[in-house]
Amino acid sequence: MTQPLPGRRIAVVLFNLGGPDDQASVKPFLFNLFNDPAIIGLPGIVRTPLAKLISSRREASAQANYSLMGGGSPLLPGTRLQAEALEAVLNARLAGDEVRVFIAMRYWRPLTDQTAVEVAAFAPDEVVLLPLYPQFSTTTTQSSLKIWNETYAGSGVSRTVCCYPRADGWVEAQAQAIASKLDEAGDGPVRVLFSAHGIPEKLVSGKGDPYQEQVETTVAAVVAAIERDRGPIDHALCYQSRVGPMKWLGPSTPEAIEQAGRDGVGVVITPIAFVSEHIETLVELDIEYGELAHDKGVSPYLRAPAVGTAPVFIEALAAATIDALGRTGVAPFGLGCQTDWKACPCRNERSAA
Ligand SMILES: C=CC1=C(C)c2cc3[nH]c(cc4nc(cc5[nH]c(cc1n2)c(C)c5CCC(=O)O)C(CCC(=O)O)=C4C)c(C)c3C=C
Ligand SMILES: [Fe+2]
Ligand SMILES: [Fe+2]
Repeated sequence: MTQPLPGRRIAVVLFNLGGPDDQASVKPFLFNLFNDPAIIGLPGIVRTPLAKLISSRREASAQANYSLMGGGSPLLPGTRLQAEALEAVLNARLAGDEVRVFIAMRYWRPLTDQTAVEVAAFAPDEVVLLPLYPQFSTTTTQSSLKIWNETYAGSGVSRTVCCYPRADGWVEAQAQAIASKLDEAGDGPVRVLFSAHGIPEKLVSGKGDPYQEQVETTVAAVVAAIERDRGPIDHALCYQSRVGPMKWLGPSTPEAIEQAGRDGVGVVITPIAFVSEHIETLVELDIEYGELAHDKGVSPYLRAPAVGTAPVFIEALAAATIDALGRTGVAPFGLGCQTDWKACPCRNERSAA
């Protein structure tokens, strides 16, 4: 009689930025962020003192913003809910295997090196690296994967999901969230503003960072999904959260809100590069830009929620994981993104369509 094959031990590692859990951790979190060469591309001898200076200078204003959300960032609790939902779906789909979903944050706890030790202790046969950034950027996905590769010393064949700018469930979750806000907005003229976290323009023009291109891919796919059901919509892409003196991608979200005021249209704004709620949605989009919209006479001003644990989005993450597990040998998809992401299939997806 043949024995049943023992199930695989599969570790899925979710990557995100991390956020301070209380007021005391705001400054060290900011220091970690500005000390990342992917964020400030200067040699350590200059970058580290600069990171100390910037984190000291930003501490009080950042603490005030985090105190509007109860003192710390809701990013980790939100990510835990996503991890639990994904683990349940994957264990149901991959019956016989044991799937554990871990969280690795880049700038605050649970930090990536700590998670790497926990994943190693799980002794996986397979490891799937799954960034919670739908669009690849050197500042986010590449930075997280670099630390992971430097610190993970455990078992298992590793595969990477580099990005999923137009994955079905991700696009569908966005389209559903926006459509329900458009219903709430009523019959007056309304513009959908897709607001993505900005990055310095130089990263795109100089380093060829694919983030802007992938954000545009997401926007085009979400617009197509909404228009399929409702007909043409007025929409624009803009970039929020500018930091520092450099030129960032534009137009900025405040500029786009002011333009909506001049054009006499209401706004449904949606975070198009975030998958969960945190300071950039709850404070920047809701409070700061909400006040700006009010001042500029933009009414209504409605914000679509981040996709969070929307079942279609969790399905998209599960599908990406299962797809990655099905790749054999050295997966060109993931490895391409870690070493030469310009050659990655995700970049060719759009031109192939
Ligand atoms: C798509 C995701 C993100 C990109 C791209 C990104 C680039 C980027 N960010 C900064 C500086 C800051 N980001 C901050 C918070 C923050 N950023 C992201 C995501 C992306 N960042 C998230 C999810 C968060 C929220 C974390 C949380 O607290 O929950 C902050 C801290 C807040 C503040 O002081 O404004 C800074 C600073 C740069 C410089 C950059 C690209 C170069
Ligand atoms: Fe950021
Ligand atoms: Fe890729």
